[in-house]
Amino acid sequence: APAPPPPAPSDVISQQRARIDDLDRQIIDLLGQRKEASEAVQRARTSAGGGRVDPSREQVIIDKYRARLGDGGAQIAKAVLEAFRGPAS
Ligand SMILES: O=C(O)C(=O)C[C@]1(C(=O)O)C=C[C@@H](O)C=C1
Repeated sequence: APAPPPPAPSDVISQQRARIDDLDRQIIDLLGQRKEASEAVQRARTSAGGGRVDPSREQVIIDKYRARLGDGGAQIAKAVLEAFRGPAS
């Protein structure tokens, strides 16, 4: 049987954009949850006399993102960590 015709580019674009919108909604929700957890750890550590930042923990996280997503993943991890870090203390 002949191969079915490929989908029209305009259909690919609208379908994949709908998928991207759904994924972004989930990512934003997960980042909100991650922010809460990160702030709770930072509060606990600073209230116990520690600092805001734990460089060795950050490196483990950055390496995980890089293993799955390459250098772009490492950039994302660094951006997330910096964005959710509280003010320097
Ligand atoms: O795991 C910690 O110790 C945290 O404070 C959380 C977190 C993070 O957002 O993942 C934030 C700041 C630290 O530098 C390391 C990691």
